[in-house]
Order: sequence, then structure tokens, then C-alpha cells
Amino acid sequence: MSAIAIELEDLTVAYQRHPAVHHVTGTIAAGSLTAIAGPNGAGKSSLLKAIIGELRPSSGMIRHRLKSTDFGYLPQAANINRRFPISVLDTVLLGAWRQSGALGHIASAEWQKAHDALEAVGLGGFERRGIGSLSAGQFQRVLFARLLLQDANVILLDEPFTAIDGRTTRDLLDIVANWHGEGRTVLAVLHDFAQVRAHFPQTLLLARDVIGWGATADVMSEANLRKARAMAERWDESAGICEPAR
Ligand SMILES: Nc1ncnc2c1ncn2[C@@H]1O[C@H](COP(=O)(O)OP(=O)(O)OP(=O)(O)O)[C@@H](O)[C@H]1O
Repeated sequence: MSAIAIELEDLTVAYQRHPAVHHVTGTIAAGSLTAIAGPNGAGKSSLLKAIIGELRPSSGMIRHRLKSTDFGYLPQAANINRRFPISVLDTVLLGAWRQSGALGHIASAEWQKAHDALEAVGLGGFERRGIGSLSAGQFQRVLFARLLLQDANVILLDEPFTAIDGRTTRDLLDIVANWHGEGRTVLAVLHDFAQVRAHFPQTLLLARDVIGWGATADVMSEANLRKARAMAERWDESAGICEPAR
């Protein structure tokens, strides 16, 4: 049996008492590769934010023995401000702060690793470009290079391939597969069900409540997807915690 990396026990996450994630119980095995799927507003991003400690549970528990530096997190692209005047290389080097400290000295090994990471994502030569001048796909490659440098044990990706072309998606999926091969734990919020079925052995199907959690082929059944859609149609955005669905 695999070791557990993260355990969720009756986890509810709410905003101003409106639940986004409701009574979630389950485990994420160390070294597993899990997709989080579900309709818009299902609570997928909120769950990732709770796991990294950005949101506090309203009730229930998140148990793990990880330090904050063990987590690598890729937020949704829409939430990243690219107007900040910073170069591609410096953006990637932000992934090395665990080694260097927040204001610390960047060792030459880290510079080399940053260059190697940019080569690995197909952006060799882009080091001095400002991030504001990149296409969406190029910027997503930069963020993956930063994660490569960060070398985290648990990697959480929030819609990493949304609005990204097929070739870039394939390249980035290869990186995800390598992380999995290296024994890292990867959780990714995805909307493309074909991608989930093809590349992610485990799936958590969420519609605020857990619809299914386990082997992807079992969880992504037509019946479960119908149930998730039906739940989404019934959501009452003003419902309080644990009010029964109407
Ligand atoms: N900062 C916030 N303040 C208030 N409500 C929020 C906040 N962030 C999210 N919500 C609400 O929580 C619910 C879950 O949102 P969340 O972003 O986690 O869903 P999601 O499954 O990631 O959706 P999507 O697929 O559209 O990205 C939604 O009803 C959303 O409106």
C-alpha cells in the first residue's frame, strides 16, 4: 500500500460562510498523479488553495507532514499579474528561493539549473525577455521551468493547459509524467476529460461534494459526470454551510 501524502477529513472550505468545498474525505497517496475535475464553481481551485494553506478550512482537517517548501503551486494563469517588470530568468530563479532564502544569494549552480530548466521547456535564449512580452503558452512554459527549479515533492497545478496549444500541452504533459516517474505527488485541476483519461491514473471528481475519487476509469463514468452536472445546476450561491440542496 502506498504511503499517504495528504489526508482530507470531512473538509469544508467556505467564503463568507458559503461553502465552496463540502465535507471532502479522502487520501492522496505519495507519488500519485491525480486529476481534479468538475464543473465551473465546483471548488477545485479552492481545494488546492486549502491544501497549500492559502485558505483555512471552515471545518474538518487537512493532515500531512509536509513543510510549505515541499509544495510547488501553479495558480490559474488569469490570477497572475504579468505587468510586473521582471525577466524570464529572474522569474525562473524565484523557484530557487528555497535554496537561496527569500533575499539570498543565488549560487552559480542555481543559475545553471535555471538555464537548464528553460532549455527543458523549450525556451533556451529567452532568459532576458520580460515576462510581459511572452505569449500565454511561452509564459506557461516559464512557470513550469520555475517549478522544475523548485524541485518540490508535491506539485499542485491549477488549469495548467487552459488556452495552451497542443504542442505546448504535450511538452508540459511530458514534464508532468517525468515528475510522476520521479515519485513526486502531482494534483492537477483539468477541464479536458480526454486529457484526464489519457494521462491521469487517479481522479477526484468534485461538485463541491465528492462525486467520485479513485481510478480514473471508474470515476469518470457517464453516470458520475451527469451527477456532477446536475449538482452544478442546483447550486444555490447563497446557501449557508450544510444547508440541504433544494
Ligand atoms: N475569493 C472568493 N470569495 C467568494 N467566493 C469565492 C471566492 N473564490 C471562489 N469563490 C466561490 O467558491 C466557489 C468555488 O470556486 P472555485 O474557484 O474553487 O471553483 P472551480 O471549481 O475552481 O471553478 P472553475 O472551474 O470555474 O475555475 C464558487 O461559487 C466561487 O464563486
